[in-house]
Amino acid sequence: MTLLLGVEGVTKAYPGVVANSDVSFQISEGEIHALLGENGAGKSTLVKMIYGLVKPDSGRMTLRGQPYTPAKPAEARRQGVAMVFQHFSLFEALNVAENVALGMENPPPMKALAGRIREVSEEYGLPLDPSRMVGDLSAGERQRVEIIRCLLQDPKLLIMDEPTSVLTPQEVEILFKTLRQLASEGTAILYISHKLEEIRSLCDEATILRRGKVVATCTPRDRTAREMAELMVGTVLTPPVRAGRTKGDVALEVSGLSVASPIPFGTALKAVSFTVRQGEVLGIAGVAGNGQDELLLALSGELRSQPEAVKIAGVAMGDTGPNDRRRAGLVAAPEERLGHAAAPDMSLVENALLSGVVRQGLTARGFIDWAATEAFAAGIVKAFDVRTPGTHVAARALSGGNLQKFVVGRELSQTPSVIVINQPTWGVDAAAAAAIRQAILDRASGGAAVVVISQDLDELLEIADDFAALNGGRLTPTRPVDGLTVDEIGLMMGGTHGMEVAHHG
Ligand SMILES: Nc1ncnc2c1ncn2[C@@H]1O[C@H](COP(=O)(O)OP(=O)(O)OP(=O)(O)O)[C@@H](O)[C@H]1O
Repeated sequence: MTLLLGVEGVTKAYPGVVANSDVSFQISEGEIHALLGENGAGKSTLVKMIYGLVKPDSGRMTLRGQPYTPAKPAEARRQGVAMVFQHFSLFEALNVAENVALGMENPPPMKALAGRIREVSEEYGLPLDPSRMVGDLSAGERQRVEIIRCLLQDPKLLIMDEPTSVLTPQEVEILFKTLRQLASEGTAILYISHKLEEIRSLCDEATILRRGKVVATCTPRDRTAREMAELMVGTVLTPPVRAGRTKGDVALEVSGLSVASPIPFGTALKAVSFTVRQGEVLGIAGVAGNGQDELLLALSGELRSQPEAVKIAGVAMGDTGPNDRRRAGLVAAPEERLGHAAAPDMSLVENALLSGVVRQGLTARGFIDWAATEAFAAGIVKAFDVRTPGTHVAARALSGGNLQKFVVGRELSQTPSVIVINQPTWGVDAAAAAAIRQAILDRASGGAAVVVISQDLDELLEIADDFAALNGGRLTPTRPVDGLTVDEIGLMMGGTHGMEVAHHG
């Protein structure tokens, strides 16, 4: 195969950490290449250099044998390098074609563009109506907008950063078909993911990073997921264990919870009802945008409801705010780490204070007890293996997965009686995900009632006792996890979201 991209001895340092150290690897045309590594291993930094967002300190890159030094993403795109990010940069109040036009240097007239979008979406089995408002689209459909925007530039290298975290199992299959088709036409794909089984089924080669260095390369098909995870962390892994648990009294009771969404294009909750006992883990699945964020807000107290709609240990608290609920024993970790769960420019110590102040006794006589706060933050960093130069570092300087470990650790460290957590291991590597799941199970064994909202079905099947799915703001009846199949769950989540027609012929 013809060599497309060569990366030779690339190094990039940030204050206190070498994010990439003498990294070399190659991708050929038509190759699907995985980039693997623990949280903070340097994967995002590496692809940001390839996409022109970050400049290497040293080393060199070549594209089709020529020196390649993109100073900005527009230059990378001009040379055939495209990227689909974890977070979509779309305008909800504009339609699909208008959004695509915004990302183009010289967009054609709207009508011609809509026609091109239709062609590309049919050719690659990614159904998408150019005239629909982005605000009305599911997460999977929004991702298709981004992918089609890239495909219209006829990329030679397509970079994808954890693309499947927002998709149902059925949508993942469809995406993989599209990626395989692109590869068969000669497009190279650089694929970042923590989902190792998916990597085994999709990728031809893998480069594994650990603490900024290339530590191994492998052919994913020839390895087990566990072998790859062990190459990433350099040690042997143990899967989480469910200790026997006794269920106690009802700790959280939600009945007929209906609230309008405070989020633009959000989803109102419609008569949501469930109960969780002490020692019990309820898993709530759903494709993003079906009321998960609203449910978390309504349980945390950021969104108020009728008093009787949310009862904590039998006390009606639907009309109370977050601090009252924290005092009553409920902690909550929202999905969005930067901005919602953590203040980006504040240090980890300050961020520990934000949510720990009520339950951890971090004030004395009206003053902040900084020594206690620092000790609390340092304890979280240690217990949850948060990789950071120190607790003085700003939240935004942590890699995505490490910030996630910090945010989850901060909530679980407050001896809660009710835990509500949205996407607990989002973007977290396999070893750290296992540690977070174990910590959740341990809290449940200790008598906490847990609600885990997640799009990762394997995760829910691993830790939840009971299962329900959110669909358009309604919650399905709760079912015991034992005996449920992934297909049944997919249907509870709303199946394929109109994707049945994809890839016919
Ligand atoms: N803008 C920045 N300022 C300071 N440090 C940074 C910055 N960006 C990344 N880092 C540090 O560089 C290292 C590599 O981070 P990077 O985001 O590349 O990791 P990653 O492998 O993509 O991790 P994850 O799987 O968690 O997304 C981390 O230690 C991170 O804290």
